[in-house]
Amino acid sequence: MSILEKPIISECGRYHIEADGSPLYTARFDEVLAFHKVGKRWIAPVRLGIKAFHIDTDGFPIYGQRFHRCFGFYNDLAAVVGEDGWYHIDESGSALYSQRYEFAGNYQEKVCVVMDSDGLYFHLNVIGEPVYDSRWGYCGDFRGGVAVVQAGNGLSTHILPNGSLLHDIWFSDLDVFHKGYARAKTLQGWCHVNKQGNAIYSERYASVEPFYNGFARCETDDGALLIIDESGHVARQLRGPTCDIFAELSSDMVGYWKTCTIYTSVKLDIFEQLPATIEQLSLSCQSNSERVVRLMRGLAELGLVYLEGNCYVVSEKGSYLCLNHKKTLADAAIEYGEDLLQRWKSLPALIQGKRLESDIFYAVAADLERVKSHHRMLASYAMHDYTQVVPLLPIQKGQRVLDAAGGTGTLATLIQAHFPESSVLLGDLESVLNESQFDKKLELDLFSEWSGAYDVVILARVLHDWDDVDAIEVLKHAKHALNCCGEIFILEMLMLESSNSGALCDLHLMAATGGKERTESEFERLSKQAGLRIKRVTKLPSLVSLIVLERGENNG
Ligand SMILES: C[S@@+](CC[C@H](N)C(=O)[O-])C[C@H]1O[C@@H](n2cnc3c(N)ncnc32)[C@H](O)[C@@H]1O
Repeated sequence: MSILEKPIISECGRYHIEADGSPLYTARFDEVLAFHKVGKRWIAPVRLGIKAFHIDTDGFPIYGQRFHRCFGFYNDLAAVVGEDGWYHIDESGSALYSQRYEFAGNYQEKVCVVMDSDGLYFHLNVIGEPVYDSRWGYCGDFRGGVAVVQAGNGLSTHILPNGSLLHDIWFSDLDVFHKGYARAKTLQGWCHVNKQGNAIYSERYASVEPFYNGFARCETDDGALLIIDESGHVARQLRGPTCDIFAELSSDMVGYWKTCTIYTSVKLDIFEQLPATIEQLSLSCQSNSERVVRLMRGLAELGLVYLEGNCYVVSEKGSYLCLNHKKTLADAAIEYGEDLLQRWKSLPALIQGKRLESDIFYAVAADLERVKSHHRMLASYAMHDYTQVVPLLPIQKGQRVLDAAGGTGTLATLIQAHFPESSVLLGDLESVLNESQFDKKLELDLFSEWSGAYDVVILARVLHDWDDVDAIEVLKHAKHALNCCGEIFILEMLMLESSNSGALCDLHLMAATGGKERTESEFERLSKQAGLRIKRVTKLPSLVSLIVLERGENNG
């Protein structure tokens, strides 16, 4: 029978019908899927009992083989599940290749996705050969010559059909391109990116749809629905915010309830006692049980503990408050609940122009117990934020690297381990270095001359602690410590001119250290005043970006 229009699936899903509603054939199956055209004929996958196969428009099997499952023909090939795994067949039912997979997708643009027995994904060509050597945590179909791949660290980027990267920008989540733009999720939220991987506007959303004839629908964090154009301008609002802004503001104002509940639990060593009953906790806190119950219920509301029988147990989130966690935040809980909370109270005066009274770093350095605790806090953040960043640093074999004001050496340790043929030196104040296990150390004051000559000086979250005058002085010392073609690597959050993201961190620095978060143009200005210039800025899969500085012209 010659069928011009694509037959459709009957309402019961057990056979196909023609456009006028009449059954296409007399056979009945347990399940049928859609017809696809292969050459001039239509072919559809069906299942009868435990056997799956493909039929033609007369309802007859097109080959003798039977499978556990089979799917539609795309690019004249169909994915099937046989005795020993997933693979692809041609129209005659013959396997395209001998390899078997844990999963096989449909061919799109003559390439398909498969997953091997290690759970790794990659693409095959139409003769069943891998199209590149890389293996991915996940990958999607090609569309318009570009596919999304997810690396082992969970971040995604775009690749071309030969496996090379379309750009080297990585996102928390990513889509293929529709009309030239792809939906991409950054740490701050969703946006649209161009083929260079750059966001085409600065706003970030809770969700975005692909562009449809130049316009896309987006949802903001407060639930408003907007239509934006391709430059990010809001063309119209479809719906106002859905959240209760009175309740939201109230909740913002009592943010310190959380700070203080967490602080109290760490101060009373609660997490070190768990799992424990209320009686045991009351004993260890020297408190009456009714009050301990109230504290534990507060911690449970925050998702940090839960009740199992009559014992309170640490949740996965709460485990970061245990001192033996390798990224413990127990010290941070104390810092945020004590000194830093006090410092925030000076914010009105600081906004009015008052200068910060005490240098937090000298205060920390002068108190042996606080050095340990404060630097355990910094080490946890460093471990969390730098682990993924280190492999992306452009450090060459044999280079001498100084991690200036590197704390107790978490970043220096990660760099030395990843670049064993470089020589990494850790610089910081004496009392801080005394707490470090890192073997190559240099006592260093950011505001006096530094000894040595280095290929790379790293300033990781250092400049943001200082106002412009001090930051320029630090940069000048770093420049003098460089050898002739040396470079300074600044690792810091980059504020965007057009976005408020990071603004609360910036206020925190004003209150805590007298420093500030900066935009790229602010770094450019500081660098120039220190006789340096920005060579390159790289966004990294972290809160920090990499800003590489080199000596400016006429500034040997
Ligand atoms: C925010 S921490 C950053 C530490 C580390 N670079 C990191 O990213 O985890 C700032 C560091 O600057 C150091 N520091 C502060 N004032 C200093 C000074 N005058 N000389 C040398 N180091 C100083 C502190 O001891 C601390 O280790």
